[in-house]
Amino acid sequence: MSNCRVLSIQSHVVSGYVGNKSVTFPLQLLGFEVDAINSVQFSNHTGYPCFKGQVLEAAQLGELYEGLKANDLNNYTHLLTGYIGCESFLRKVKDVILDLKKKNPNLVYVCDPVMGDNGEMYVAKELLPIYQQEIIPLADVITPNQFEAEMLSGVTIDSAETAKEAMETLHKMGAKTVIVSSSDLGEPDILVGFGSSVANGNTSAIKVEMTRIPMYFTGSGDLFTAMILVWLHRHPDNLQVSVQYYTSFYSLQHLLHLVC
Ligand SMILES: Nc1ncnc2c1ncn2[C@@H]1O[C@H](COP(=O)(O)OP(=O)(O)O)[C@@H](O)[C@H]1O
Ligand code: PXP
Repeated sequence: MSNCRVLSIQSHVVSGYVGNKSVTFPLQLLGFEVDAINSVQFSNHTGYPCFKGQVLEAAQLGELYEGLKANDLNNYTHLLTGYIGCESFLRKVKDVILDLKKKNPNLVYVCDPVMGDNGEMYVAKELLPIYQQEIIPLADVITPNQFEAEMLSGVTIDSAETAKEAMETLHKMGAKTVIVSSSDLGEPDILVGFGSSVANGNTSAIKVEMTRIPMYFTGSGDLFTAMILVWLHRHPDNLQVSVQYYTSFYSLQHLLHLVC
């Protein structure tokens, strides 16, 4: 058993598996203690024709965090954030990051800047500048998909060179490790993941090719980020093994399970 405790702040859905529903059990299976704060509570994910539910605001996050703090329960080794439903909540997440880092200077913050996919945003556009200016500068690891990496960096990713340029821009924003979970570089059967890490002034970069299943999956990015958290904890100096672990093992198992 590890002594790892994760605070996971992301969505809850009643039906299906995205956000906290998709990461809690896998993290627990891998020996991580998980405390979940739900940023929204929706009937289902936003890719359905409609969804109903509630979006938490800053005050509600503040209240939950104060409760943890008052009982000295805010002891975490990792913070994981994903889908956030509104601007005020995301600004409050910044206060939580700063407070958790004050309490544990070694806290690892893994941020999935969930905003959209395939050219479309599924959160309010006001979240973008907050990620760029306030959240990413505090992140140890970020895991945007291609669309999110392009929005955040302003660089269109259409080759390994432009992926590198986008990741360098995100490093300059403050993220120590950048992983582009998947990108479409024009090959119909292949998705390409990229990773880049800066430590002691040196940058190490990796590229992983994956066989594309001709379907669209929701929630795979959430699970991907949680597994990156685990594998970077187990292999802090080996980005390759961390990304490959998910792409070669988890992803296929998870996706085939969904398909079958
Ligand atoms: N169509 C697919 N075929 C194969 N693997 C996929 C597919 N969609 C997602 N994955 C796997 O899930 C991971 C995360 O998915 P991705 O689409 O990049 O994230 P997001 O859900 O945030 O857009 C990818 O790195 C890949 O391993
Ligand atoms: C409520 C909710 N949470 C999380 C996600 C993120 O899903 P993914 O892992 O595919 O980026 C979505 C995407 O529709 C969503 O609607």
